[in-house]
Amino acid sequence: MQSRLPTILGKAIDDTTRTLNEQSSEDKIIDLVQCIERMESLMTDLSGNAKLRPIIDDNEADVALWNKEIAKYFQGKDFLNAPWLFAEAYKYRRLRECFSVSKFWSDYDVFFRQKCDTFSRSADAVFELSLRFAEPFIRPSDPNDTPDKNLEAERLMFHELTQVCLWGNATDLSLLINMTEDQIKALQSTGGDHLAATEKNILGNDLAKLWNTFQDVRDNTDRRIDFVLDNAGFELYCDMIYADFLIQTGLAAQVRFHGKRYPWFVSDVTRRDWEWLKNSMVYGQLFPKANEVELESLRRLGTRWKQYEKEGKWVYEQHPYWCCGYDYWNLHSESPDLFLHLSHCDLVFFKGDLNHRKLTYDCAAPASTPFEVAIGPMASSAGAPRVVSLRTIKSDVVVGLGEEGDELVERLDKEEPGWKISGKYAVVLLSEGRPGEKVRFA
Ligand SMILES: O=P(O)(O)OC[C@@]1(O)O[C@H](CO)[C@@H](O)[C@@H]1O
Repeated sequence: MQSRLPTILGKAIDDTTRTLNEQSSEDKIIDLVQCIERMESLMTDLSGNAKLRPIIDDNEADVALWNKEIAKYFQGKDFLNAPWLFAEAYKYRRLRECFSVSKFWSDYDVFFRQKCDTFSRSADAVFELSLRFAEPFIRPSDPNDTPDKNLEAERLMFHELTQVCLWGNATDLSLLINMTEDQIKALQSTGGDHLAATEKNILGNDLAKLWNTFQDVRDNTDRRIDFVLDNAGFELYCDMIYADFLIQTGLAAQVRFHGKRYPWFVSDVTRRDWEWLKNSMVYGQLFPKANEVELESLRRLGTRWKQYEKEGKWVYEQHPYWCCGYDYWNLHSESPDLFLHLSHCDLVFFKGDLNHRKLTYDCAAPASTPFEVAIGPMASSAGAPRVVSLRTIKSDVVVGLGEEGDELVERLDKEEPGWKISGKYAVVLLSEGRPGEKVRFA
């Protein structure tokens, strides 16, 4: 906390200074200098461990939500004695404030350059996936194949792509990027040894249950699947590959993607990142070393995804609640409209570590704690949607590992110090919720 937040802010100041040096209009320059001055004063607050003050009224939709929470729970708290998760979120809100009050720079994203970079540096994995999935997925149509066999082919693909979506969240992305030719082949083989190898690192694994749930909702006409997104660039690309498969197979009729309204925890997806990715795939020149076949596969994918959006099969949303200090135990009470909205979908994927921490109240619960218990009202409230957490483990909270979970964690603590922050391990956890029940508020 003490070094991480100032380091991130320092880089944000550097980025803004770089932009400042590229400007020619005096009005814009003066306005941006003031943004930098506000960031510097935030830096002073951070390094001096100042008390958390209310957010100023900058016309953002979440001002009241933030200030209510600060007044109710964090009066007199500072950056170090407020809970880590809240203080970190608060820093991103204060950073937002530095720009939201400006005249010309209210949409400026200090992390945009970094986010674009992660995608352009992932060329191998990007093309590995695009070459494979540019062609629409069709179930094998051998006349001798029984429907069961075809469904099994789809199940294996589902299993694999859920893992692609999961491991897209790994910090170093090494599972996809640093692969040898043989490993890539293994990844391509549905149900091959490689899948088995990565799957053993999924410590709480509801993949099979998840497939059954998709079969249960298969006959619903809406078949709406939501993704509460995490990181932009490569992870978002993996999410889209997966969502594309869900649409093509009919497992989803509509996918709604929930992103952030403004720059958040460095790499989270904003609407600009969402647009950037699709447009760069279709029109961009990010990969100078790629050959024409590779580039064409990327263009085809991007074109298809843009078409989904035009047809309303994919929808991007940005509710203010995703950028507030509350966790998801409070979503039902603090954001009834969002809870109601989510209750109408068939299943919500929450991507990544931060979402997982918010789902589980960031609580030090024993690893054997069932996921449904750990997420509280998001599972137990009437009308709660089915929830899936797809998360590579990068922080302390670990739940849903089953009866042997506590011993497993004890053993890993001894044998692999740092296993909880390495991103090597993961969870795929499903809560059945209480779908279909009437949502009620106190
Ligand atoms: O959400 P992600 O991208 O998987 O992980 C984000 C992260 O780096 O930032 C969070 C907040 O500090 C941590 O929980 C986690 O380590």
